[in-house]
Amino acid sequence: MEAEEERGWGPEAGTRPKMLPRSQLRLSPGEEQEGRETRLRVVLRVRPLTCTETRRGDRHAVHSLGNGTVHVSAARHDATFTFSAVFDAGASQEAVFEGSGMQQLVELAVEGFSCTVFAYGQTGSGKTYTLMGPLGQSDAPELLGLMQRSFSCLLEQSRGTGLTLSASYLEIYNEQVRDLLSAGPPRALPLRWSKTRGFYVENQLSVDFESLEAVIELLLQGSQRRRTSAHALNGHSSRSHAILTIRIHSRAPGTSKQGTLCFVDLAGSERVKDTGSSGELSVEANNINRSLLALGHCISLLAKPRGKRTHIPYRDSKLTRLLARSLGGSGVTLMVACVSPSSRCLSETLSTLHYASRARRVTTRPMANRVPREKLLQTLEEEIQALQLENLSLRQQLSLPRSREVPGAWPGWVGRYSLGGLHCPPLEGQLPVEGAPAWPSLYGLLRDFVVENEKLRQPQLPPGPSSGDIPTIPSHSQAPHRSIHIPLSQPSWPQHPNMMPTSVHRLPKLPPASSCPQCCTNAIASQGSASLPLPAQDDGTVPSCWLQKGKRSQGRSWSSLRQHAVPRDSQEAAGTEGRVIPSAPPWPGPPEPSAAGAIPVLQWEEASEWLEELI
Ligand SMILES: Nc1ncnc2c1ncn2[C@@H]1O[C@H](COP(=O)(O)OP(=O)(O)OP(=O)(O)O)[C@@H](O)[C@H]1O
Repeated sequence: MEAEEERGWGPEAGTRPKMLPRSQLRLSPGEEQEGRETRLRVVLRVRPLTCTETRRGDRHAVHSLGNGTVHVSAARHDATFTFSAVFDAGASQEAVFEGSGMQQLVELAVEGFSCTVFAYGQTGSGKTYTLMGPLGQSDAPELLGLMQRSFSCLLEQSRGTGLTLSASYLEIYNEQVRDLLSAGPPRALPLRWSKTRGFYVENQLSVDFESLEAVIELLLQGSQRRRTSAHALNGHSSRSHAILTIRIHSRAPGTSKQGTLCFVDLAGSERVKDTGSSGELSVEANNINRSLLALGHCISLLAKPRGKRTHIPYRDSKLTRLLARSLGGSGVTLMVACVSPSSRCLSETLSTLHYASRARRVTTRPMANRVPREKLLQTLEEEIQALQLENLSLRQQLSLPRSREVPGAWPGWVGRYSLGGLHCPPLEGQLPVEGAPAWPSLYGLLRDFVVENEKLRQPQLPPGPSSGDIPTIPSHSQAPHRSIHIPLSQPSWPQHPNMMPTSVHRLPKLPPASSCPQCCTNAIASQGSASLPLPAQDDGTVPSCWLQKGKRSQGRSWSSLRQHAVPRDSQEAAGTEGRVIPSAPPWPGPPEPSAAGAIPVLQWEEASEWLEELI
C-alpha cells in the first residue's frame, strides 16, 4: 500500500472498498482505480546546466539521491524532497517516458478516463523540452518528448481495435483562450460551463487523425502558432499555457468509452527582474504569474483532506477552470515538475519543489466516461453470462444432462435470444425496428435464466426427468415467492469459464417478495402454487396502483420495477400449477412476443432512462 502511494495514483488510506480478489473479478487497472480517491502522481526532472550557466560557472545545487529523493543544497538552504520519481540531468527522454508512468496514463485514457499530464516549473527549466523535445528535429528520434511517445503508444493500441482519435490544441494567452489549430489569426474563444461537461471551450476545432505523422504535424502546426519570445533566461520562452487534448473514442461490442489524454505545457513562472522583461513581455509575465498563483492556490486547498476542504476557486483563472476536472474531479493526473540545477535559480527551484510536494497530496476520484446505455447493455450481458455459468453448474450438480447433449432440451429461451451480439435478429412475426436496442431480448434472456436457475436451486426437487428438462415445481410446494435483486454493478461471480461457481451459496440472496403497499395485503396471490408475485384482481386485471409510475427513488431494486409493467402472461401464471415462478421482474418496456397481450405501461424511453438510473 505504501509503495503504491509512493508511486502516486495509489488509493488513499482507508478508501479501498471491500472487493473480491482481482483474480476473481478480472478487473482492468482502470476498473480497479475507478471511483477511488487517487493521488496525483508527481515526478521531478532536473535538466542539465545550459552552456550559458556552465560558462558562467554556476554550481549544481540539486542532487538526486535515488529512490525518488532529491536534495537541494546551497548556503542557507538545505532541503530534501521525495517524489514518485526523480530524473536527473543525465536522464534520457525515453527514461522519463518509461519512469513517469506515462504509458499507464495512455492505457487509462483508452479505458475511458480523463488523463492529464502537466509540466510545471520556472521559465527555462525544460517543460517544453520534456513534453515535446526540440520540435522539428525529426532526425533525432531519441529526443522525442512525452507527447510524441504517448501518441505512438496510443496509435499502437488503436491498431485493429476501432479507436477513433481526434486532437484539439489551444493556448491561454493573457487570459484569452485561443485555438491553435483553426486557420486565420488566433481569436479568443468563449470558455463555458455546463452541468454535464464542466468547463469547456466553445467552438474549439477538433481534428481527427489516424497516423503518428498526422498528429505530430498537428502538434508542430499548433506549436508554431503558439506565442513565444526570447528573454534573458530562455531564447524560446513560451508566453502562454498550451493544452493539447487527444480524444479517444473506443467502441467494442456492448460498450463505448470516451477517454481524453491532455498535455498541458504551462508557461514558466518568472521574476521580471531575472528575465529582464518589459512592455508586452512584462504584461505576459504578470498574466502567467497570476494564473500560476491561482493554480497554486487551488492546489493548496485541494491538498487538504476532503473533509476540511473549503470552496476551491477554480473560477479565478482560465487555467484553473480548464484544469478543474484534472485536479479535483474525476481525472487521473501526472505532474512533471521541472527545475534547473543551477545555484542561481535556487529560490525558484525551491518554490517549484514546495509547489510539487503540495500537489502530491491532491487526490481525485477517477471515473471512466462510458456511454450509459451501452454500459447497461454490457452489464446485462455480463449478468447473463454469469447466470449461464450457474445454469451449467446447477445442471451438473443435479445430474441433469447438459442441455446441449439432449436435442431439444434447451429451455425456451435458446433460439429466441442470442448471446453473441447485442442486436438480436427479429423474432418470428415481429418486424425489425430500426435502431431498436436489444434490451427487451437481453432482459428476457436474463429473466428466463433467473427463473430457470431459481427452480434448479430448490433443494427439495428431485432430479429432473431424463429429458433434461427443467423439473417443475409441485403444486404443494411451499416455496415462497421471491424477487431477486440482481447486483448489476458487480458481476455475481467470476465470469471466467474456468471459474465455474461450485456451490449455490454464491448465488444472489433472494429477498422475500414485496407486496403492493397500497391495496394488497399480500402480493403472493396463490399459496402453494407457482405464481407471480402480482396481485391479480377478480377480473384478471392488475390493480392500478401496480401500474402507476411512482416517484422514482435512488437505489431502487429490481423488485420495484415490477410495479411498472405487467406482462399478461405473467398474470395468467398466477394460480397455474406447475408453472415456473418468474422471480425476475418483468421487463418494463414493450411486450415481448412471448408475452402476448402484455400491458405496456412505460414508454420505451422511460424504461431505458429508468434502467440507466438503476445502474
Ligand atoms: N533535459 C534537457 N536536456 C537538454 N537540454 C534541455 C533539457 N531541458 C531543457 N533543455 C534546454 O533548455 C532550454 C529551455 O528549455 P525549455 O524551453 O523546454 O524550457 P521551458 O521550461 O519550457 O521554458 P518556458 O517556460 O520559458 O517556455 C532549451 O534550450 C532546451 O533545449
